[in-house]
Amino acid sequence: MLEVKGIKFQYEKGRPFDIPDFQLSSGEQLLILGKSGSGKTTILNILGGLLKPLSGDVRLGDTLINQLSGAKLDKFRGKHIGIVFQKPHILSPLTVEENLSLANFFSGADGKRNQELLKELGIADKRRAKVNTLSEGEAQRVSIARALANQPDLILADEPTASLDDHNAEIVIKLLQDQAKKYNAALIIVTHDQRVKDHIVNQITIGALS
Ligand SMILES: Nc1ncnc2c1ncn2[C@@H]1O[C@H](COP(=O)(O)OP(=O)(O)OP(=O)(O)O)[C@@H](O)[C@H]1O
Repeated sequence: MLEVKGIKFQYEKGRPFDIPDFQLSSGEQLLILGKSGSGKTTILNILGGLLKPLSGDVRLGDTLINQLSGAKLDKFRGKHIGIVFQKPHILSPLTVEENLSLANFFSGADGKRNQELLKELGIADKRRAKVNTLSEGEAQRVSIARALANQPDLILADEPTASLDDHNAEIVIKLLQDQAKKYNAALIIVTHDQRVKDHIVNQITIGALS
């Protein structure tokens, strides 16, 4: 379902990144490990079509993401890829519900699942709360809900547990795994958080070329 092949990437004046080839089927999970600065966010952004590789292909289903651009890419991403960013990209002055509706709007989805999703993530009682009144753990769950709102085929999570205590980190990992399983989505988590290591057997480690 997801195939990553021959990816080369380098920021202007930066060093080249060593990005291994890999494949992932629907419902499979992958952990990408690497120390700080090794390029984890970079690779996630390439997989999500937010950065263009210099060469190589990222294929999701029948679509080569790296060959899409502009509105087509935005629409494809909105429909098929859910990204949980390292720092929650949720709009703080809006309510939890409004943040999900916005995600639905951008991809043309109907939002029928929103209420159920909030329930599953344990934040249904906060649906009318403004995001800037939530705790960090709750805000992280809203950002997960937003990433999952359109039932993506591929879920990408960038350090989703970085700012969470052990208990909440465990909850967030389980939520991501349960949701991915429920909707048969592929799940990729990038992290340097050792606590996540025991939860996903399929792992690759990346490092920058020197
Ligand atoms: N826009 C950019 N322009 C130039 N260099 C960048 C840019 N973004 C990141 N880098 C550099 O690329 C390298 C990899 O960054 P990246 O954020 O992908 O690492 P990471 O593994 O996610 O790190 P962390 O675990 O600390 O979040 C770093 O050396 C960083 O300074």
